[in-house]
Amino acid sequence: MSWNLLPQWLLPEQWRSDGQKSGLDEEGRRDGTLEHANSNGSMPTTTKQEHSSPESTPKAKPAKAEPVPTFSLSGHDSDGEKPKAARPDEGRPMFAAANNAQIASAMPPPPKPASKPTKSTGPGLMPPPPRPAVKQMGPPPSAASSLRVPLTGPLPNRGPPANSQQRASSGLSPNGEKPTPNARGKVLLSPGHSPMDWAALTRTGNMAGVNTFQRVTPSQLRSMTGRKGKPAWSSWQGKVYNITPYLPFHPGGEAELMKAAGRDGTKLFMDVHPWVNWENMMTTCLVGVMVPENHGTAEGESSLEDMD
Ligand code: HEM
Repeated sequence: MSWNLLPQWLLPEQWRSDGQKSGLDEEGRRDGTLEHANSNGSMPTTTKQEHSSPESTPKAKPAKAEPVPTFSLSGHDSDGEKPKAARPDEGRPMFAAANNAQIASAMPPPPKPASKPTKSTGPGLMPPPPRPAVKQMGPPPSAASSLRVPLTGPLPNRGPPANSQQRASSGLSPNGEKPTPNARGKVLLSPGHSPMDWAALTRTGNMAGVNTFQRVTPSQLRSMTGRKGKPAWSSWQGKVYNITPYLPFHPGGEAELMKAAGRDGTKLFMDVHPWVNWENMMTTCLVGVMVPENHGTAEGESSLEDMD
């Protein structure tokens, strides 16, 4: 390799031709400082040049004030003059060069506009740049990208999950699927057994299953388990209800409700959903009231009406 090809200021000082030893290059850009390596060969440091005389210390000269290039959309000055071509870069916007590393890493350069302007573009206006490919525009794939609506193909299913209560109530439950409780313990209700359906049913009349208001003893309650052809009764704060008709409507499932059959369901009920209004929902299923075991049995009284 020939050292003549290197610029003088890159060469070690003893190799330079005489005119270059002062630390000035051809363009006189250096300001009297000289870079040299430390004795230990570490990073170069900058010091005042020692061998120049104080009188001849080169001073930095202010660079010639260049005219600030202007940028116009039409490519012409407002007064109609042709743009000057004194400097090759004159008239270009003062952006970093297109091959600048900063730009290259940030985004690709916009594609060149079409040679012919589109019809909608007025004279003197730049045509809009063509849309770059989708690949270049979007950010790298992330978790959020899965939330975007795909541009092609069918729309993703936005409906409630297959086993949700919402689908069950709207009659969308898939056929043959067993009711499965969700995180809160709710189950799939079969079509026609939504809370609204229950509300409608209770308006139709008495569902207690008895003709007269009953005095129910604890032993009698225990026998009403909903099995062996008997209805399921449950007591709530001293009142006895026939819960059989409500079983297929119970959002917590029949099995849960059956835990209260033949016994006092107050605690079970309050443990799960104290906000539910048992009395309101079960009014038409009211059988009677709880009485002590020996109440009226001696006289064979079993109905409150008999007391009148
Ligand atoms: C006649 C008595 C009962 C009625 C009227 C009733 C009514 C209801 C209602 C309306 C819901 C829906 C609650 C909601 O969406 O916030 C529900 C849910 C539920 N019920 Fe009952 N229930 C009764 C008895 C019981 C009993 C005795 C148990 C437990 C042994 C029980 C267990 C559940 C469970 C686990 C849920 C699902 C979880 C939840 O919604 O918080 N229920 N019940």
